[in-house]
Amino acid sequence: MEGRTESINVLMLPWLGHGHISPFLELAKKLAERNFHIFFCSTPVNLGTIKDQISQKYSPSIELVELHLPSLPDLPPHYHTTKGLPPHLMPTLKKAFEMASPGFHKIIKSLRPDLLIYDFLQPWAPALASSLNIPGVEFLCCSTVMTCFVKHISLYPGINFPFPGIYLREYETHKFNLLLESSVDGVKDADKIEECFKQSLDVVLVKTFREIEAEYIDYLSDITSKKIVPVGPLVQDSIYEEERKGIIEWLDKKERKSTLFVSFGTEFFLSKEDMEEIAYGLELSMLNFIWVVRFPVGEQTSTTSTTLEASLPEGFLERVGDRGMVVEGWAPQARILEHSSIGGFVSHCGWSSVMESMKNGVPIVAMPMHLDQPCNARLVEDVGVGIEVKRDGNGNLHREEVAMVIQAVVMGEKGESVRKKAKELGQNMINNGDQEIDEAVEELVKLCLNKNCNP
Ligand SMILES: C[C@@H]1O[C@H](OP(=O)(O)OP(=O)(O)OC[C@H]2O[C@@H](n3ccc(=O)[nH]c3=O)[C@H](O)[C@@H]2O)[C@H](O)[C@H](O)[C@H]1O
Repeated sequence: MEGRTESINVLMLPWLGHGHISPFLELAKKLAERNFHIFFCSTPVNLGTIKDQISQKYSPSIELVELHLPSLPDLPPHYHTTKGLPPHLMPTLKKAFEMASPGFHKIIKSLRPDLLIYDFLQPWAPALASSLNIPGVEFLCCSTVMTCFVKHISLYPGINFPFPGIYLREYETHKFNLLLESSVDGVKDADKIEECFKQSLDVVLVKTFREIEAEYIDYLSDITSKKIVPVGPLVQDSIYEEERKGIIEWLDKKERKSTLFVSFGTEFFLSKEDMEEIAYGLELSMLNFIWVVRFPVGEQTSTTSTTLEASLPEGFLERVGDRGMVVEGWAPQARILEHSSIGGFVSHCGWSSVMESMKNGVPIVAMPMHLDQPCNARLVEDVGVGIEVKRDGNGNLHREEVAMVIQAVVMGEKGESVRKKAKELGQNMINNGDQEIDEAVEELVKLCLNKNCNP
C-alpha cells in the first residue's frame, strides 16, 4: 500500500457527544495526513465547535457536512449535541438522531464515499451504506475494557469476567443495569450497540493502544468475529484560546506539580451532594486546584454570582482564596494538563480525559460517575497511573476520602509509584508516536481493496 496515489473518500458519522466528536476529528486528521479525504458529518451546532480546529493544514482534506435533525418540541437546534444538554432530554436527542436517517441517506447517496466510519449508536448508518455497497467500519471512542466487559456479560452471563482487576462495585451495578436497559421508542440502546458492532465489516477500530489494553483487544477479538484494531490514543493537540489565557496565567504562578485539575467531562453534571463533598475535600487537601463546574445549558449563570456560588459551600471561595480557581462551563483541558504546575487530575475517567492525562504523565484521582467510567477507573488503577476515590456502600462520596486520595496522588508516599508510572507511560506514548494508526490504515486500505473500493 506504500505510496498509494489516489485518496480514499471516507464519510464519518460520530454520535452527537463531544467525547465522540473530538476522537473522530482526531482520527480524521490522522487519516487526512495519510491521503484520505474525509467528509465529517454532524449537526451544525457540533460542527460549529470544531470548525476552528480544522486548520489550513487539514481544510482541503476534511470537509464538514451538515446533518439536520428534525425540530422536536423541547429540542431546539442548540440542543442538537450532548454538550450542555439537560440530562432529561437525552432520550429526545437520541430519537431526533434516529429521525435524521433519511437525511443521512441523501448525504451518503450523493457523496458515494469509499468507506463509512460510524459510531456505536446508529445501526441504520452501516445498513444504508451496505445497501449502496459501501463498506462500513465502526470506530469505538470508549475504552476497549468497557466494550469487552459488556460483550462478555452478554455472551457469558454468570461467568466471571476473566480479568479480576475489572469489576463493578455493588452501588455501580444498579446504574450499569439501567444503562443496559435504556431504550428509545422501545428499542434498547444495548441492542443498537450490538447491531452496530455486528455490522462493522471485518474490523472494529478502537481508540486505544496495546501498552494499556492489549489483553482486552485480544480477548474481544477472540470472543467476537471481528479484528479489533487500535488507532492509538488520538490525544488532541492543545490550542491557544485567547479568552482563556487568564487560566494559564494563573497556573504560571503556581509551583511545579503543585496544582490539581478537576473536571468531569462534557456531559455530566455533579449532584449537589457530590459537589459539596468534592469542595470540602479540595479545601481539606490544602492543595491548589482549578475546578471546572458545569450546569445544563439554560441553567448557566449570566454572572458567576448565582448558580455557581449557590452550588458551592457557603464561604468556600473566600476560604480557598487564590489557592483555588473555579471555572464555569469549559476550560482548555489539553493545555491545562500539559502545564508544568499540574500534579494531578481529579477526573470522571471519560476515555478521552484518561488518554490525555496519560499522555501528559499526569496521575489520576479517579472519580467515576457512570457509563464506561467505572471500568475506566478500574483500568487506571490496574495500569498503575491513578488511585480511585472510594465511595461508601451507598455510593456516597466523603470529603475525608477525597482529600486523602488527592494528597496521596499528588505528593504522598502511597502515590509515589503512581506518579512514576504515569511519567513513564506518558513518555512511552510520546516515543511510540503513530505506530497504531499506520497499522490501522493498512487494514482500512486492505478492506477497500477487497471490497473494490476505489483505493
Ligand atoms: C467517550 C465517552 O464520551 C463521554 O465523554 P465526556 O465528554 O464525558 O468525557 P471525555 O471522554 O473525557 O471527553 C471530554 C473531552 O472534552 C475536553 N474538555 C472537556 C471539558 C472541558 O472543560 N474542556 C475540554 O477541553 C477534554 O479535553 C476531552 O477531550 C462519556 O462521558 C464517556 O465516559 C466517555 O468515555
